[in-house]
Amino acid sequence: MPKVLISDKMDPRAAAIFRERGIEVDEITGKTPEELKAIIGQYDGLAIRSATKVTKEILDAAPNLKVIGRAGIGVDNVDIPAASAKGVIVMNTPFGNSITTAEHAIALMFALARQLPEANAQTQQGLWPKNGFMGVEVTGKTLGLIGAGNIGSIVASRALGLKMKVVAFDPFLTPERAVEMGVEKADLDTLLAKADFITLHTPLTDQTRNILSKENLAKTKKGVRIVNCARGGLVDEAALKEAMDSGHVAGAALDVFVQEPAKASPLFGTPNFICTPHLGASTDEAQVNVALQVAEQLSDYLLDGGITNALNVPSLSAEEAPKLRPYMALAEELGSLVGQLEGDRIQGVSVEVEGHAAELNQKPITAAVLAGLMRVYSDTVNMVNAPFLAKERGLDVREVRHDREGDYQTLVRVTVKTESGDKSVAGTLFGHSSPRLVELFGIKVEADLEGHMLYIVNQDAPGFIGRLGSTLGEAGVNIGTFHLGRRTQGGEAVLLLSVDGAVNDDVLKAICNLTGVKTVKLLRFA
Ligand SMILES: NC(=O)C1=CN([C@@H]2O[C@H](COP(=O)(O)OP(=O)(O)OC[C@H]3O[C@@H](n4cnc5c(N)ncnc54)[C@H](O)[C@@H]3O)[C@@H](O)[C@H]2O)C=CC1
Ligand SMILES: O=C(O)CCC(=O)C(=O)O
Repeated sequence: MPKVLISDKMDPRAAAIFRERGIEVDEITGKTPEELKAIIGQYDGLAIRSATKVTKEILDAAPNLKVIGRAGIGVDNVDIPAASAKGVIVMNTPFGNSITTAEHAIALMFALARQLPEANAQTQQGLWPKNGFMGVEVTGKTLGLIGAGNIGSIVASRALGLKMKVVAFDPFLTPERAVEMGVEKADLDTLLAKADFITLHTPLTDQTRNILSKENLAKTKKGVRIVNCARGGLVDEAALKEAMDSGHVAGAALDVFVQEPAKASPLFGTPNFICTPHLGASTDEAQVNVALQVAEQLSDYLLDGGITNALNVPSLSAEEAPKLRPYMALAEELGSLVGQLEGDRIQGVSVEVEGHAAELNQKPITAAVLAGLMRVYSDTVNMVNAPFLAKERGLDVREVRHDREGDYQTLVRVTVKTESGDKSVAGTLFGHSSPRLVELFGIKVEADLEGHMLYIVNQDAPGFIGRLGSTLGEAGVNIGTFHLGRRTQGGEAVLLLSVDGAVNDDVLKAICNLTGVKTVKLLRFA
């Protein structure tokens, strides 16, 4: 039974789902990194929000971990490259808290426009400061939206409902989508010059870090009000403090900080500065949404192999997973075969699908080929880390989907590029479920790839099979299955034999010494 750890505060419905689906679950929150390292080794899945930092050190201490689920959007608390290298899938829940976060941005915008927190505080102190708080309307004002993805587009729709004009900067926003959203697509400088309010809705990346830098803040309209409900680090906090002190920026609201928890900041106490402790996603509705989603997604993966909202591996729905599973087994075997036969000589890989296979999601098939191929180098390779390892090795990976009807109802072909030319293996599914090799380097051969196998290339000649049988028999090696193919009569022939157990070097040498033998290799399949 898989075991999951929930290491951040999460709606109790997440744990209930895990239990209902037959997964053992522990809810242990507030652990230090050292404490987490001490316990993480027993878990197959980890469900987190933003407090748990999944570093390389934590991953190194988690040999059984297969999947990390973030109940939320941002995954900057997970070292994704380290997770990928370890073969651990990282998933998030990209939509569950977007409305809530967009509403928080709008709430902060109103709070800035009417100075609500300070007005509230002074009123409750008994000061009745009726003349101290002159606000501004948002109607007719321009909202500058930096980042027009899920949350940004919800903020835009709410702002349009409030009769604001919306100008959006997002390099990935198409003109058609901008029209659909009812916003003006602009470059950053235009947005900075036009906006009365600016809200940020991008992830923190090398491109977005300090997107509101000292220089860019200087390009904003005097009296601008700024809301950051996305990630700390998008706004240069020191530069913001200066711009507020000088009166250039009329107000700023931050839900997120470079350093969290933000227990001290030069911005604290600045007039017209408002902040909340990363509350963007904190509503009952959002927390139920993300908890349910993360628990379902982790359970789907751990129980059925379904992959939803993964950030480091192609998605695979729980419906697709059973259809794809036999293809992935076939693909992995073909990858393993070429990997074992060609190894370091491989410079590129092409994965072709035709027939029924061409109707399926090809990405997992390709990932499985690469997993089989790269396993020659490491036992810990799986579908998640194989594409990254292949890239690291400089392998050029291509995918081809054929509409044509071939000799087989379904076929997966793996062709590797080597210095001595392209080499291709192909396989099909028998009875829709059993992987079978049908072609090996241009020679028709039918074989199930399993256990220990001997691969022999020889010159087709009478008596060879007898001599080979005797050699193996004398060495006490029992032959399980025997598959033979040849290019032409008397030409190059290929033999694939399954043998009951490993074959030692002396036996391999003895086979090598048989007349007509060109190549002998011991192969191992799962
Ligand atoms: N405060 C909170 O509690 C919460 C914060 N967030 C944060 O909000 C942010 C936005 O989330 P979503 O809208 O769901 O993400 P999303 O991925 O749907 O949208 C992000 C948008 O940013 C755009 N973008 C990327 N690089 C850019 C650049 N250099 N300049 C301008 N735009 C750029 C992308 O094209 C995309 O459209 C994320 O950082 C997320 O972590 C999300 C939920 C809660
Ligand atoms: O889980 C939370 O409270 C934070 C949510 C968040 O920042 C996100 O989903 O990106």
